[in-house]
Order: sequence, then structure tokens, then C-alpha cells
Amino acid sequence: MDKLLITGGKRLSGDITISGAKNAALPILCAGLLTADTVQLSNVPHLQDVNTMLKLLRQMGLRVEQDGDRYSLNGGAIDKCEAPYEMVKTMRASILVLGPLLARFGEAKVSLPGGCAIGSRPVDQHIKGLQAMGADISIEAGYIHAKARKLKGARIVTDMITVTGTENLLMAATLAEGETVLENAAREPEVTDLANLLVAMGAKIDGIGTDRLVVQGVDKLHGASHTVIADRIETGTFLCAVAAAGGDVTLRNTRSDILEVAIDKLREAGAVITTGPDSIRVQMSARPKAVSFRTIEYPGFPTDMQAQFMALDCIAEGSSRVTETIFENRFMHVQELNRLGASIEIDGHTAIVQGVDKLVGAPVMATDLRASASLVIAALAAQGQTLVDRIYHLDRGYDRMEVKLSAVGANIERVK
Ligand SMILES: CC(=O)N[C@H]1[C@@H](OP(=O)(O)OP(=O)(O)OC[C@H]2O[C@@H](n3ccc(=O)[nH]c3=O)[C@H](O)[C@@H]2O)O[C@H](CO)[C@@H](O)[C@@H]1O
Ligand SMILES: C=C(OP(=O)(O)O)C(=O)O
Repeated sequence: MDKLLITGGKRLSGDITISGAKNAALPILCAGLLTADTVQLSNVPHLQDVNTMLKLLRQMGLRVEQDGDRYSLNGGAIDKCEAPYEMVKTMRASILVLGPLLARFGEAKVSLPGGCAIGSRPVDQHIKGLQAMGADISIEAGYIHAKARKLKGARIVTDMITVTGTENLLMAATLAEGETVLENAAREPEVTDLANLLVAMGAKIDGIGTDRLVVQGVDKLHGASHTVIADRIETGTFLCAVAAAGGDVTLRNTRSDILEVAIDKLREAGAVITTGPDSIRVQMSARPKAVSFRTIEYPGFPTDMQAQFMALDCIAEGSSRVTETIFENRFMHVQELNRLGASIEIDGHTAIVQGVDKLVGAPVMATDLRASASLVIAALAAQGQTLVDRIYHLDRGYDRMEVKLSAVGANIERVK
């Protein structure tokens, strides 16, 4: 099993190119199921989750051609509407095939995703929404069995804001009969990116970027070309890495307008941040100042950046309060950060971080994707060597992180 060996204490300097967003690429790949025509994608990140999604889609009959970060998908020969447990268990986003399959083929059998390290993460809202659109859904032996001769437009108010729930229902609604209104829709930029592709494919969607999406169903969708948006979480992760280790790094092929809250927090922590049309430069020369925050849906502070900012707070001057409101159990990194010498206590959904003068390297274990990223950040700032185990979590969502970090001077290598 691969591990990362990191020797901390190096300042980072140079350029890093940001990849396409995992959380946009995954639903966008599923949108390839909605048409018999060809969908051309570029800026698709090289990630384990993308490989898993492509494997899942290929076994359904989707034809996929790849040339670097460009993919061509053709859904003209899909003959299997099933997502087996073996694939869904390694990637929850597999649930995103449910809406498109049901809308285009009238049936789908998708394994229930089950719980994961950050919480139970049910998919009841996806099911409730599809039922409102007339689907007949039963759950047997761990599988969602869904059928609908033709989905019908409906007004759907989800109990909470759900990102993949909004994406699933949005894709389903594009081919439903009549009008669907999605109230309380997620406004994450990745939802908007998917909606923009769907419109390019012939979907009729109003309210893109707002919490009320209105979709007029069409009989069929056609091919289109689309460039996946930049990964704002990868961007934020590298910004935190520089803020923690010190240095001067310019992130390229990215956007600052979809990461405003995190950028403001980094400025509050003492980083000097200069934004350009598709770049962000971060300079850090002093010890960071502690920053408190509360995770919330977009445009608020992203839960997917919580662990990385906590790593920064560990070595900051002062104390901070970090409150997680999206997931019930997203503090798995706390114990591992404490193993590096951090001083963090958990009180319910809040972590109280007392900044320490220094962290000291140690063997640690990654427990989920962003927890892994927080351990890398802490290790870059720590004295001595840290060995991060179980980095398959990291490979799910970061495109060659160790290569990008070594290129700006980090002492980091992948070891077996
Ligand atoms: C592939 C992808 O895009 N993943 C992102 C997506 O996950 P994902 O779409 O799974 O997260 P949701 O937005 O659905 O989850 C938000 C909250 O709603 C709850 N919930 C959700 C659906 C449902 O049917 N029932 C229910 O109770 C969840 O357990 C969670 O507590 O959004 C999360 C929140 O920004 C991010 O952390 C993930 O990186
Ligand atoms: C939680 C995440 O992803 P997923 O929903 O794919 O588990 C994430 O990207 O931080």
C-alpha cells in the first residue's frame, strides 16, 4: 500500500497547475448516460474516483476514449442499467448514475452507498425526489430498484441542501415530461458546471447558480463539448499548504471567485493573496494567525476545506474554534494531528484548536480524503519526518499531489 514520506520545514516556491474539479467531473461523466450522442470533455482530472466512475460507466456500455485530460463519451450502446456494490462501495458518487439511467432508460438498479468515515450519508432525498417524479422505487438486498415508464415533472423541496441530490434530480428532470422545480437546490459551483453542460446538451434550465432550479423536460439531449471547472478544493488545499509551510507560490488554471470565503480566511491568517483572472498567488512569511470558522453550504465555508484549515490552525498563533455543520463525523483527522503534537479538543460539532509553536513528524494514518490532505499540510510544516499511511484516500481526489508539491520544493515522496 502506498504511503507518503514527508520531511517538513521546506518553504514552497514556484508554480502549481490546478486540475479540473473532482466534484464536477463525476456528475459530468454521468451526464454522458443521458444521450446517444458524443459528449466531449476536457480538463478532466487524473484521479482514482474518475477511473472508478469510468469503469462503472464502461460496464454499462458507455464508450469512452481518452487523450490526456480530454475524454469522449458515447452513450449509444448502453445495455446495462446497474451499479454493483463492488464499485459503489469505493465511491459514493456512483449514486449519480441513478437519475440519468432512470430518465433515459426507465429503470436502474444501484447499490445503496452505505456509511463512510465522515458520517452515515443517506440518499433518501435522491429517492424522495425521484418518487415525486413518479418513479416506483423499492430497496431490496442493499439495492435501489427504480422504474418509471416516463418521469413526470414535479416540485421538489429537499429536506436539506444536498449537492449530489440536486445533481441527480437535475439530470433526471432534463428528460422528464413537463416542468420540474427543485427548491432548496445546492448552489455549489460544481452543480452550476453540470447545469451548464446540460444546457449545452439541449436541456432547458432556469435559475442556474440559485437555490431554485426550474427545468422544462425535453424528449432527448444531444452531444456537446465542455471544459470541467477548476478544482476549488485542490486550489484551497495548496493555498493552505503554502500558508502553513511558508513561501511564495502561484496557482494557475484556477479561479478565485469560487473560493472567496477560504481566501478571506487565509488573509485573516496573514497570507498575502493576489488574484488574477485564472491564477492565485499566495505569499506567507510569518507564523499564521489562528482563524475560526463554521462550515456551511456554498457560498459559505466549504466542509471539504475544514480539515486543511484545521492543520493550519494547529501551528497558528492563538486559538480557534472550528465548527462542522454538514457532516456528523468529520473530525477523524483530529486524533492524527494530535499525534504530530497539535493541541485539539472536540466538543460536540466544534473542535477547539490551541496553536502550538511546532509540530513534530510521526507516522500517521489517513482516514478520508480531506483528512489525508490535512496530514500532508501538517507534515510540510512539521519538524522531521512524517509517514502518511493509507493514501489511497488522497488518490481518490488529488491529481498527483506529491508531484505538484515536490515541484515547488517540498520534500515529499511516494513510498511502497
Ligand atoms: C461527489 C461530491 O460532489 N461530493 C461532495 C458532495 O457530497 P454529497 O452530495 O454526498 O453531500 P450532500 O450535499 O448530499 O450532503 C449534505 C448533508 O445532507 C445529508 N443528506 C444528503 C442527501 C440525502 O439524501 N440525505 C441526507 O441526509 C448528508 O448526510 C450530509 O449531512 O457535497 C458535500 C457537501 O458539500 C461535499 O463534502 C462532497 O465533497
Ligand atoms: C467528501 C468528499 O467526496 P465524496 O463525496 O466523493 O466522498 C470530498 O471531496 O471531500
